[in-house]
Amino acid sequence: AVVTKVTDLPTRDFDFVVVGGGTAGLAVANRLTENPKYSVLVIEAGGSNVALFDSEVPFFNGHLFNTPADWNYTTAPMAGIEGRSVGYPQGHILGGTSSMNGLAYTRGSSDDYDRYARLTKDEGWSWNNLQPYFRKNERWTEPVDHHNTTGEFNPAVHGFHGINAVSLPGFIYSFDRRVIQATSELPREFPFNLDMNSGHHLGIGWTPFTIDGGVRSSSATSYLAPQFAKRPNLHVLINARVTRVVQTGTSHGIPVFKGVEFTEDRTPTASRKLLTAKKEIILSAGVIGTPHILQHSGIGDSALLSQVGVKPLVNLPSVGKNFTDHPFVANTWLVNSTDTFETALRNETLMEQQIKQWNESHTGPYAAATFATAGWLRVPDNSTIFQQFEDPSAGPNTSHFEFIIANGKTRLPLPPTGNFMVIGTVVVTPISRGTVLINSTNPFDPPVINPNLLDSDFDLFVMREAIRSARRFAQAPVFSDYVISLVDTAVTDAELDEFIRSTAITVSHCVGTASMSPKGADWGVLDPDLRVKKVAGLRVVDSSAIPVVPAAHTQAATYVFAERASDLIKAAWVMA
Ligand SMILES: Cc1cc2nc3c(=O)[nH]c(=O)nc-3n(C[C@H](O)[C@H](O)[C@H](O)COP(=O)(O)OP(=O)(O)OC[C@H]3O[C@@H](n4cnc5c(N)ncnc54)[C@H](O)[C@@H]3O)c2cc1C
Repeated sequence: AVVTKVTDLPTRDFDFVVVGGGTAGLAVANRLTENPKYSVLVIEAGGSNVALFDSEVPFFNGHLFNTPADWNYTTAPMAGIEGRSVGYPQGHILGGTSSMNGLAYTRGSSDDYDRYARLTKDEGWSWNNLQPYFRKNERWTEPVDHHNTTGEFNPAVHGFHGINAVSLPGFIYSFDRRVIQATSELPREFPFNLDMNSGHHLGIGWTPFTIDGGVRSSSATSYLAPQFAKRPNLHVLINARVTRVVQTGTSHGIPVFKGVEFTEDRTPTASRKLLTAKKEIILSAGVIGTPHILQHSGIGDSALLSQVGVKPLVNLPSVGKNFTDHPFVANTWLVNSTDTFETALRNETLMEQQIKQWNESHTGPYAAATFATAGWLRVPDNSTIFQQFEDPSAGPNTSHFEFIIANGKTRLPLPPTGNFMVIGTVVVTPISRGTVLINSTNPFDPPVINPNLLDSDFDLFVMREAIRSARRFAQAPVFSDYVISLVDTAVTDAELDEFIRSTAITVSHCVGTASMSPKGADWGVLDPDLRVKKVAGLRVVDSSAIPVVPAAHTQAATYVFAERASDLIKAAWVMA
């Protein structure tokens, strides 16, 4: 059951305590409690997702930013984007970021996962070996408009019996059909891809989304659906914030961390409570929360922790490093259609009608996310940049950049007039790396978050080429009677660099702050079975464990990591 006070928990004895009821945390809690002998407590800082309109309505996915459902982080100033700080949303709600993200469900390329296997020396992380876990996560579902999806995906590569609903867009604009037509007009540079989740993601095609009958499918609505939440061995405490994990002993000379310190009161002076897990603590607090908790617990770069005033207990210099994210630039064209997002967003009466439609039947424009098609593309192999940088993509079938192709603007405030087409260009194999580091002894202070976007000239080069590629795409014949003009004026390298650096933001596909590495490696934070190195009783299962960002939006990879992690944990305790 989900409870809001620790006094409402029927017991204090749990085999596993999961810190963070987010994307990965609820998946692990679900899978572990499939075994009625294991009891699990999830501790989540945020509140309930239930009946939260802005979480449920797919089109309103940005509406939870800067609300109590968001941690409301801001980044440090980043040199690569002219010293700007940008907002850094992260879910502070049951379901975590899956309760407020953009809902796109993209796996990345098979190369991405094969690289995880190579990098960790654990074949279990390879694309082929993870296939059962992709299928355990995914429950492929009809879109809510019941349109004929033949030719829009390949059923052979999907899971139909998993837990988390995934569907093609349930509301399609004529613009989206133009995008697909452009792929047949310019097939050399922009081939149609029947299914971007097949492992071969290059090309342009329909994007799947975590939407179930016109309503968001999050880890909270799926892995914590009522039939699971009522399991007598699954307990979820919300509105409780974990401040540290605590050493409870030593085993064979190794510190054991099975204690978890938390508070139900958000004031810094609040009294702290302590619980001890019988088997393991699983940190699933996300790419910011996990390194934040580890460092406050004395697990991190000892020199840095001493400087800050936190007593170092375990020296793991990689904690909070290797922070990797995808930079995003919006490219805008004025179009001669009124059938774009701006029309309803500027017209209260129309918007009310569309909301009414969604309320009554979960159909209409708000039943779909804010884009329907995407592209995954590479810069040419003979690009001069490869004389300076080794190709950071996971392999020749992996994109360097993405197009997020949208039927207009959704970010408010809108310009007063005009209808638009927007292609978001995203560098999906960035070389830049940032950090998430604490700078105070108070666990209520946010860490210093620096994704270090566009630090590397490689990333800047790819972004320039992505923008030029998007402009070539917009010249497909199908857009000739549609596009009026390109709004952005930058042309030369220098002008584009200025445009990029002054407008780039994050698309929040961040990973890597508690990265896996091979067993025995002198870098990384986790062994390939996701146990924290140099300690016992503690694992990390969330996006922070992913060592290299996939060329994809990151929720599918996060779910798949959680699915496999659950089996690894079960196997460890069956053997024990
Ligand atoms: C705005 C935005 C849009 C995105 N859009 C997409 C998209 O369209 N498609 C996609 O694939 N990916 C998208 N992503 C990325 C994707 O959602 C994340 O990669 C994924 O959800 C991360 O899962 P996680 O389990 O690592 O962390 P989370 O889901 O964030 O879970 C962490 C949980 O831990 C809790 N927590 C943290 N600290 C503590 C603490 N001290 N005590 C207790 N609880 C704590 C948090 O409140 C949260 O519930 C988006 C991300 C953002 C921010």
